[in-house]
Amino acid sequence: MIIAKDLFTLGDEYFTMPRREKYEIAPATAPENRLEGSAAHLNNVATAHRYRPAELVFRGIGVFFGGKQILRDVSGMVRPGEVLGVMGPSGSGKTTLLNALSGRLKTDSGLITLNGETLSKQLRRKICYVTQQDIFFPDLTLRQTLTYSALLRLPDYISYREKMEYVDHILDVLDLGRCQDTVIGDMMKRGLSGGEKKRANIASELLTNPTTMLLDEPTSGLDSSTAFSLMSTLKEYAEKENKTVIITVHQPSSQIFYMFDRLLLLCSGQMAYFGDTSQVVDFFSSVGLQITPHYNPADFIMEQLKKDSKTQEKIITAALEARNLEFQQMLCLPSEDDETVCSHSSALDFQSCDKQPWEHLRNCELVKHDLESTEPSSHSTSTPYIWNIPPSSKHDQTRPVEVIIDQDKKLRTIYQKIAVHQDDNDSGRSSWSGVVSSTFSSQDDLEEEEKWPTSFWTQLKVLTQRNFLEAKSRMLSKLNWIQTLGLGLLCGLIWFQVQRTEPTLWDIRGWMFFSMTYWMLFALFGALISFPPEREVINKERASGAYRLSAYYLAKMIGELPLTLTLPTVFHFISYPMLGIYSSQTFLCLWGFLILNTIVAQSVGLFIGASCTDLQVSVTISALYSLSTMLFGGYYSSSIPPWLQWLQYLSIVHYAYQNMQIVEFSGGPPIRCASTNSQFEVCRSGSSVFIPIEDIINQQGQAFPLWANTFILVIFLAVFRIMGYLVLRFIRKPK
Ligand SMILES: Nc1ncnc2c1ncn2[C@@H]1O[C@H](COP(=O)(O)OP(=O)(O)OP(=O)(O)O)[C@@H](O)[C@H]1O
Repeated sequence: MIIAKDLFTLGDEYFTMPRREKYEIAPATAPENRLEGSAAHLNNVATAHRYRPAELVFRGIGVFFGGKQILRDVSGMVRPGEVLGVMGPSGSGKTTLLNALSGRLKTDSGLITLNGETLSKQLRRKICYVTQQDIFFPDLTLRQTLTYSALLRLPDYISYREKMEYVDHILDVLDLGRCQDTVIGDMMKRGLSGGEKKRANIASELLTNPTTMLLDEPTSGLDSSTAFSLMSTLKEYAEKENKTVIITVHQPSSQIFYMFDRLLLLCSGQMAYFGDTSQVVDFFSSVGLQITPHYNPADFIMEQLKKDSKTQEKIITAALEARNLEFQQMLCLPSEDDETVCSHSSALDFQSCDKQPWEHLRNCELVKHDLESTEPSSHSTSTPYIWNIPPSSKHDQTRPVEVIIDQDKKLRTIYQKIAVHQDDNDSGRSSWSGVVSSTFSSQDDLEEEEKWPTSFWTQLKVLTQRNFLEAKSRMLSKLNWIQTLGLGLLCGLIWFQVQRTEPTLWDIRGWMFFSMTYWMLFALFGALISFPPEREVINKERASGAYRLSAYYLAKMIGELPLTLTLPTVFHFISYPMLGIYSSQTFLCLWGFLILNTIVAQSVGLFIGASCTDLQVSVTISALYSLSTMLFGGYYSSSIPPWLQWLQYLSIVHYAYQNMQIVEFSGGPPIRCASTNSQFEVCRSGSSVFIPIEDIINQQGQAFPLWANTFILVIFLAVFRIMGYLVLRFIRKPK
C-alpha cells in the first residue's frame, strides 16, 4: 500500500501525469488495489528517475518601479537539492527578485527558466512561494487549514485517505504535530506561535509537492534556535527530496549561513556576489576586505554591503569582473566574443531549439561546442540514446560530458545525466566532480496537464465547507447572539401586542422599518469588514492556482447562506410574535422579505468590499449608500422633492419596506380609523371605519405591486453579486 511518504518522496511526476495514465496504472475497482498499483508504479517511476527536479536559472533580470531601477542585471541559478541563499541589506531587492522568480512580478528584462523552459503560467505552479506574511484564516486550526489545502490542491484521483496521510506527513516533516489542533490565531486571538506560523506557512505550500520553493525571510522574527531548526528542516528537505530552494535572509547565524550551497548577494539591486557560499570570504579578501578571525561571515558581508558607496561600488565591480567564463558557462551567458558556452547543462539550449531532443543536440547552441553526436539508429521510445560530448570549447578542455537521453513520447520527457570530469591542472590529477541528473519536459507536457488540480465540483464542495466553518465563528459569534437576542426582545417589548389602529400605524411601520434597516446594516457592514482579510487568503491561493474564482465565489454564497439567515430569523421569531401574529402566512412572508433584504445588503457589502482596498474608503461609501437608502426608503420622508425622487428607486429599503407593508396590512384584521383628525379621506368622510389597504400602502407614494418589488430586489441581488465577481476577476486579481 502506498503511504504518503512515498508520494512525497517520489516527486510530482505522479501528480502531473495525465489522468488517464494514472487510471491505467491503477485498477479502478478496489481503492486498496488502486493504491497498491499506484505505489508499484511510483516505485518504478522513482527507479527510472522519472521525476522532475527543477533547475531554476535566471539571467539578466531587470525590474523598474516608477522609473527607478530596483534590480539590474541579476543572474543566478540553483539546482535540485541545493539551497541558494539571497542576502543583502534592507531594500536591496531580495523580495523583488523572489516576486520576479515566482512569476508574480513582470520583469523588464532578463529570462527566467525552469528546466530550460521560459516561466509560463503553468510552470509557475511548480514553484511555491512562501511570502513573509503568514496569511491564513485565523479561526481555523492548523489541521483544518492543511486539510482544506490538501483537498483543494492535491488532485482528485488521490483518495481522501491518502490526502490525509499526506497532511500527516507534512505535519511530521515540519514538526507541527503538537500544535495541529491549535487555531492559527491573529492579533486579536491567541493561536500558533510565530515560529509555528512560519512552519505552517511552509507546510501549506509543501502540500502541493512543488519542485521549487521560494521563501522570503522565513526566519524573520524567530529566535536563533527556532530559526536554525527551521533552516535545518528546509535544508534536509531540499537534499532528501531533491527540491530546488531559494531563501532570502537578513542576518543569518554562521551555522545557517553555511547551510546555503550557493549565495547571491544583492546591493542596491545589483549583484555583489554569486557563487559557492564557501568562497564568498575569499572573494571579499580579493577585493581587499578581510574578515576578522572568528567573525560571523554573514555579519561581515552585511557590514561591507552597508558601507559607503565607494566600498559598495568596489564590491559590485569586483562581482562583475568575477562573472568570468565559468560563471558565463554556468548560466549560459554570452561571453565577450559573443559565443555562448554552456558547461553543465543544455537546459537553456533546449529551450531555444526544436522540440525533438536529438534535434536539439545536433542543432542547438550546444553544437557550437563541436558536439559529435552518435545519432541513434532507431527511435525506440524506451532505449536511451547516448551522446559522447567531447571537450566543448577551448576554455573547457577537460570536461567530457555524457548525456543519456530517453524519450518517452507520451510524456515527452527527456532525461539527462551529466557527469562532469574535471582535471586539476596544478596537481595533474583528475576527478569526477559530480553527476547531475535532470529531466526536461516540453511545454506540451504541461499543456496536457489539467488546468486545475481538482474539478469544479470538488472545489465547490471543499470551499463551501471551509467557508461555512470559517464564517461560522465570525458571523455567529457570542456577541452577535447576545445582540440579536437582546434586540429581538427589546423590539418585542416596545411594540408588544400593538393595536391595529390609525394612531398606531406608525408604530407597526416603525417595527418593520427598524428590523429591515438593522439587518441591512448588519449584513452590509459584516460583509464589508470581513472581506479584506479573506481577500488576502483568496489572493494567495488564487496566485498559486489552487482553484477557480467562480468555485470560490459560489461556495462563499452557499456556505454563508445558512449563517446569514440564522440571526435575522431568530430576531424575527422573537420580536414578531410579541407584536402579535395574525396569520402564519403573513409571519412567514415578512420573514422571507427580511431575509431577502438582508442577502441583498450583504451583496452590496461584498461588492464594495471587493472593489475598495482601503477599508476607510469602503466604510465611507457603505455608510453613504446605506444611510441614503434609509432616507429614501419611504419611512422618514413621504414628500421628497420631485427632482430627487428618482433616488428612491436605487434604495433597496424602499422596495423591501413596501413589500412588508403590503404583506402586513393585506392580511390580518383591518386598521381602524382614528376617531378624530384622521389623515385618511375615507375616515374623515365617515364612509368607512377601517382604512382601505391601498390607502395605507400608497400613503407614502405610489407603491409597486408585490411581485415587482420582489423582482427588483432579486435583480439588485444578482447585479451586485455579478459585479462583485467581475471586480475580483478582472480588477482585483492577484498579482
Ligand atoms: N511597488 C513599488 N514601487 C516603488 N518602489 C518599490 C515598490 N516595491 C518595492 N520598491 C522598492 O524596491 C526596493 C527593493 O524592495 P524589496 O522589498 O525587494 O527589498 P528587500 O531587499 O526585500 O527589503 P527587506 O529586506 O527590507 O524586505 C526598495 O527600495 C523598495 O522601496
